[in-house]
Amino acid sequence: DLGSDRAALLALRKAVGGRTLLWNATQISPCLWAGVKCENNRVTVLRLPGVALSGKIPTGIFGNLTGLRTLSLRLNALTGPLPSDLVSCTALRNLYLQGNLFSGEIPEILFSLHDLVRLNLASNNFSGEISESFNNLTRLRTLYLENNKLSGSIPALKLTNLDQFNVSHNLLNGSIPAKLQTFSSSSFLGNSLCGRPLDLLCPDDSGNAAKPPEEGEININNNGGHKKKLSGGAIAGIVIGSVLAFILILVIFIVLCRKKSNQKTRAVDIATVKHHPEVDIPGDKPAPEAEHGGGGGYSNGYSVAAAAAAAMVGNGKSEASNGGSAAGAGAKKLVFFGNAGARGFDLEDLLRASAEVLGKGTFGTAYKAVLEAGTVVAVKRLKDVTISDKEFKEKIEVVGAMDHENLVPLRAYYYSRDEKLLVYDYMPMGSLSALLHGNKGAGRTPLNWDMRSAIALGAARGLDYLHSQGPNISHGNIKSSNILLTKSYDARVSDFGLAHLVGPSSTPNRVAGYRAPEVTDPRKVSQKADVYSFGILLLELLTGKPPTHALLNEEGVDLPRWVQSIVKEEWTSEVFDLELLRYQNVEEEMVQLLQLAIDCAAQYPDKRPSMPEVTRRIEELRRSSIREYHDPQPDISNDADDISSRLS
Ligand SMILES: Nc1ncnc2c1ncn2[C@@H]1O[C@H](COP(=O)(O)OP(=O)(O)OP(=O)(O)O)[C@@H](O)[C@H]1O
Repeated sequence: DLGSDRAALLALRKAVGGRTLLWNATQISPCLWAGVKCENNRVTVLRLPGVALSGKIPTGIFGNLTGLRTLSLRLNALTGPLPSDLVSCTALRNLYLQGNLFSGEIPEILFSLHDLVRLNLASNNFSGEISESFNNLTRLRTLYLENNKLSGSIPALKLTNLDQFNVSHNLLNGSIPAKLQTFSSSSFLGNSLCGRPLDLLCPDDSGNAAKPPEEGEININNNGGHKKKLSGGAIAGIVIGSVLAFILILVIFIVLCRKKSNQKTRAVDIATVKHHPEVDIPGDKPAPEAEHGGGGGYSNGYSVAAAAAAAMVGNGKSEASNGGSAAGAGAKKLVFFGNAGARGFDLEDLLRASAEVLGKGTFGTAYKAVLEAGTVVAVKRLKDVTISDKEFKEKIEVVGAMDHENLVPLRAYYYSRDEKLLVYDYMPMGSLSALLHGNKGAGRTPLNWDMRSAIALGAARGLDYLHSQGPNISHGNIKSSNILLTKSYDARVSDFGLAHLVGPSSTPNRVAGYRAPEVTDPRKVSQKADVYSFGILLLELLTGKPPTHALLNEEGVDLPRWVQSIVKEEWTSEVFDLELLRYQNVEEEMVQLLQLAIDCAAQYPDKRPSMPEVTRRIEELRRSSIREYHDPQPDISNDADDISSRLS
């Protein structure tokens, strides 16, 4: 009970508190002490980072603190082995002991703490081997063991939830187990390890590398008796080979440079297609080469303009038209929507624009086109348009008439037998998909909660507007790569109406994770099916996981079922994106949005809310909170551990 918790804390202070002024013992309730948090009359959180605790923790303390879920004693000067009665803290989820002087082996008792999610023992003096028993900790997501004196090889860890791992700067050797090769090299540096992701290849298993190196041989890998050597002859071969390769590359480079300077003097309207770095993410691969609608083989140096121009030349016409509805059937014109004066460019400009591939989608390839006047537009070349000319125009007129601040406006279209182009406003910050799952490396601004909930609201309003245009109007392809962002990260829904334009051969595969269970024909969409897809999008925003995530595939479930299984086990905070757990005071909002996402992704269409209700609920949850954000905490854990109970 709380009394024995209190006594244990005082014993801890006495043993390792030194001269640190911890806690006012005249206060009866330890729950008011700094670094202590309670729930149901038990101490559940003890956080004493960097308060100059020193010495050895005796047994008889943690044996009483059995309600602990989070223990952080990082950045102190604690010594000796870990106390063995830590074994009694079976509710422990987060254990942060980094930056102390703990020594001895990592005790076996840790491996019976099955609920551990975050374990940080980095920067201590732990020695001995890394036990295979770590595999008992099946919930483990963080395992930091760097900067210790751990030796031996890394066991084959099969921890499927592990997303943070580091064993760098120890005395480890041998090969890196396959399952851990997805972590970056910085997780393994400062050891004698080999194999991916390190540059050092492991010796093969042929067994011929066991003898000690002879004179004239260089031992390139000291790996548990398996040694691979290079003879002097081999080294000479490598050196000569490298020099020859270098000369070859130099020659190719010079030839290419010459070719490029020749090209510059040619016509300006053939722009080289470049990759757009932002869209280069798994499952969302841009196509460097554009495929074309009909006939003409456009060789290298490709642009939208070239494509359109070729199609136009084929038709012997090149003209721009003004009035949207004035486009007669069969006329090969760029047709604008809305205010003609606001568009600021015409077909001629588009033809001269240089283009860059943004990505290849279900309906064709998207390009960024920079017009000579500096206007930037996104052009989509549709493929597989099987409906008739008249039907296409009718449908695209409906799309062009949509006007809302959370929709990507369709400015114009071009229609000919061989070529169908759609011209949109260009969205400079790319797609939500790229933002969430793209480059996770350094220099990336994490999407904080405020941005995510604002994006959710913007997207909801855009979709709500679409649905308000008529009971039969739906988007049909809601997913994170179709939520685009303006310069100020306002969300805009794109690609609406296209699902009705293309043939069944364009059935989007990638969309599977977003598709409602009742939608068997991807063109037969409904507003309730949109709501389902929107629910998946919300789950993606909250979990940081795309619905096609490898983990989900491995477990053979979809994103909503995965989330539900965790929520049922009262592990709600486990579902949230690590990046989000850095922000305090927003758990309540996150939980509310999670509840909404689960409601939207209900299996039966009738159970799903309508878009006006979805919008209202997001507006409310954003309004209800004090919009205040703190700096991310160094501990990634927070107290969002047990918020499942708040889910109805
Ligand atoms: N208006 C735009 N402004 C900026 N980038 C865009 C624009 N339209 C599309 N993109 C980018 O181009 C990429 C490809 O878009 P596209 O819509 O062709 O395919 P998709 O969204 O991946 O799939 P689908 O065709 O199934 O919707 C997107 O990921 C997006 O980043």
